Amino acid sequence: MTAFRTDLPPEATYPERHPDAPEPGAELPPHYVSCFGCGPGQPHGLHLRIVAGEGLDLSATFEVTADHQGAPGLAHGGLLASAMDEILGQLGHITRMSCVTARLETDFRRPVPVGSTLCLAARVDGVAGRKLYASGEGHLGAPDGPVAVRARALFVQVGLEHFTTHGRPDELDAIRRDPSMITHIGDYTLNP
Ligand SMILES: CCCCCCCCCCCCCCCC(=O)SCCNC(=O)CCNC(=O)[C@H](O)C(C)(C)COP(=O)(O)OP(=O)(O)OC[C@H]1O[C@@H](n2cnc3c(N)ncnc32)[C@H](O)[C@@H]1OP(=O)(O)O
Repeated sequence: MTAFRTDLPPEATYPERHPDAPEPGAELPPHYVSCFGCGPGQPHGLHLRIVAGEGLDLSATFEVTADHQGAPGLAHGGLLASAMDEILGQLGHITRMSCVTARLETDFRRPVPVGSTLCLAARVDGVAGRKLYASGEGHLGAPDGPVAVRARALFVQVGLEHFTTHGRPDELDAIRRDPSMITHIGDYTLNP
């Protein structure tokens, strides 16, 4: 049997919902104003609005427009993967882990027409040290609609230095001038 690199390792545990996690039903703040997935200041972005669930889970809706096409009238698979990456990555808000995607596996089960609403759901499957395992689906038309896309992912927790070391100076300087451009996840502060 094939072992996938996003399979939960035996040492994984199921974490508690963090006391500082957003309240169930609350919309998550965008983690960065210019993020392609969630940033309100990103004109080319997906503008996902992500809502916290009761447990270690999130939901969102993705309105598929003509800007998201691959084939005529159909969503581009890479954009659907991006939407899944975003909602899965935002699970760090619930566990208060600042994570980046190490691996993302995506199954495309049905074509997604332009004009559809894709109802996204994501959940934490387990945590092992710095590694957070997550999975999710995109349902066509309604939260219980047919599954069009499934994803599993491994995120790795990183510190602030990941962003300050690798990010382009122009954007980092803009954040230093206006720290409200990012929402902190976890306990790091922006004072490099
Ligand atoms: C100025 C401030 C702004 C702040 C703003 C806030 C932002 C807060 C984010 C919000 C959410 C964003 C939502 C979108 C999420 C993205 O899209 S993030 C962007 C895409 N991802 C990236 O750019 C990550 C690029 N990769 C890397 O930087 C590094 O490879 C990583 C992932 C940090 C890991 O490197 P590392 O820290 O050196 O750790 P490493 O020892 O290599 O790996 C740790 C463990 O993970 C395992 N692992 C690593 N990669 C893999 C893999 N591909 N497959 C299987 N296992 C793996 C390793 O085997 C290891 O396992 P153990 O030995 O511990 O058992």
